[in-house]
Amino acid sequence: MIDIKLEEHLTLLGAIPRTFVIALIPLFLYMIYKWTLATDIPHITGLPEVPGAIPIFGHLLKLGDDHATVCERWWRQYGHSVFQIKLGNTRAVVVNSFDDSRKMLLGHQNAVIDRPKLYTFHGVVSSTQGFTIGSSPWDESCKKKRKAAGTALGRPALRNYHPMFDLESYCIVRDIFRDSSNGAVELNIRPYIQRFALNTTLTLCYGIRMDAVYDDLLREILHVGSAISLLRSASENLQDYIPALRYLPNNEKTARSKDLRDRRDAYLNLLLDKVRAMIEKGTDKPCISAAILKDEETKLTGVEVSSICLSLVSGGFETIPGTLTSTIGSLSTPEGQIWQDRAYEDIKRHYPDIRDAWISSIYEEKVPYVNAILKEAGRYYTVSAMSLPRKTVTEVNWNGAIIPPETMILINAQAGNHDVDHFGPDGGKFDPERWLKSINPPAEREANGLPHLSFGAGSRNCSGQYIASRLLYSALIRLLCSYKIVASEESPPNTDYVDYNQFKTALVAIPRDFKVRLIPRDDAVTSECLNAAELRTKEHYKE
Ligand code: HEM
Repeated sequence: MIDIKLEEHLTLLGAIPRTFVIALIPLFLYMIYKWTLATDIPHITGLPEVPGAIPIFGHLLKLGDDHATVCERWWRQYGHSVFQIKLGNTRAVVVNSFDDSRKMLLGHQNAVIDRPKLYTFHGVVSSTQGFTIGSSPWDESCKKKRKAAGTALGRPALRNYHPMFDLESYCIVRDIFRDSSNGAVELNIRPYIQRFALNTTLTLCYGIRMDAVYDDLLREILHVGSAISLLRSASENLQDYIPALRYLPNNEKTARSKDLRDRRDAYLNLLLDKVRAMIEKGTDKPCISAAILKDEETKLTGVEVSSICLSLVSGGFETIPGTLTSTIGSLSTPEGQIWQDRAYEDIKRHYPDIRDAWISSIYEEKVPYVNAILKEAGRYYTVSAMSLPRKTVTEVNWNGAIIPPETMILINAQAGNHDVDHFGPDGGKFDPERWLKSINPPAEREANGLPHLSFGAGSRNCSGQYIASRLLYSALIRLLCSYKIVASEESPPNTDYVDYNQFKTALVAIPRDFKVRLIPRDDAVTSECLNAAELRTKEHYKE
């Protein structure tokens, strides 16, 4: 009797938890489902969200390889220039139109002064040399680094670099003169411009340059730098937004990041050792790292100095070649011949003697038509299509929707730069003359605020934009003075503002390869300009 009762009792006890467990299963599954949809920042009420986010990935798979173009399409498809998306576990606000980008970057500049930290780039690649300025969160150290970079790259500093502008832009023409047999052989001009851009920042940071276009160290720096730029891309690095992927065995991404980090450390240490050796021999050139190594009134730490040098080197080595190569691509097309002729005429109008144009190009940017070409190239070929990501430090009230602190803000510079509501119906066309108020003679429109989004804007805008502008100008003037540039028939340039870029996942565009024919304008004058530049630079840099 007692045994039967006990059995009944036990069955009853066992039944309750089983029912309970069965009842909990849907709840448990629901919680897992919610967890796979969760983001660092909860849904922002009042701000449209693009439909179709899936668990774990959010919108990452829909964004594919070309985030800027997909977001631009969503803007037009759903009718909202500003919307929220989910990058795995990270909520981001994307800003597309020109006017909204300007409002976010300038109207809320104190709120969007921060940069997000990403696992692969910040945690693995940057663990030894510190973060570049462009990837540093906003703190005291970043403030000091940005200030130091601002001093080294600001307008007043440019006058110290005239000999460097002279030497590096002379070397482009010198080498294409030689390698094209003065115009007889078609050339891919990007490698010459890569050396130009890299030598400039290496000179500023280390007082070192490489003379050969295919120098081993130069190519290693360019190769590693480009590979690292890929590691900052959202589509290449799912592990930044889906943390579970970090723990997969044989994590190829982390191994590759470490390898690139080690290769970068190796050349950065080599460069610094070279500077140390030069200081010892008394042959060092004035440069940022020598000043620090000699402890000339600096309050920066060693890691901060590495970070500044890294920022300058990585700030210019892809952006300048990306912009200038594509500019030359557009100028080399049949339509571009007219722009070249008008630019050449305008150069001659300002400098009837071409030798003066060569020299003046290093210290003033006075030819309106050339300025218009470069402004248009900056806009049209938005080399950093999604700019550099920002993060809010305080709330942003966006038309009533409260974007909380710590939210990632993505400025779709490509979309804003081709916004037909701002630039007119031909916003998708390359047309330098949009920046001129008259064509005959060319006269620039008055600068009226932000011309385009390619250098960003506001509190974290590009520190290098003045030096970038002078570099682009001096190189273009010297090329236009020396050659008529004509696209190759076998390897013509791609001039589509999206498709010209062969790696849409990278942070900075890499134009597809193409070739041009360089038809000499006036051999005798070009030779004279080259000889004079060689003498000037030899005189300046003599040991
Ligand atoms: C055509 C050339 C260039 C383009 C299109 C470009 C574009 C940009 C963009 C879009 C940003 C982010 C701006 C923002 O968040 O608002 C940036 C930041 C930056 N750029 Fe450039 N850049 C160029 C050349 C250079 C050069 C030559 C240097 C240095 C020598 C440089 C150094 C920097 C630095 C240090 C930052 C980080 C600023 C910060 O986060 O505070 N850039 N650049």
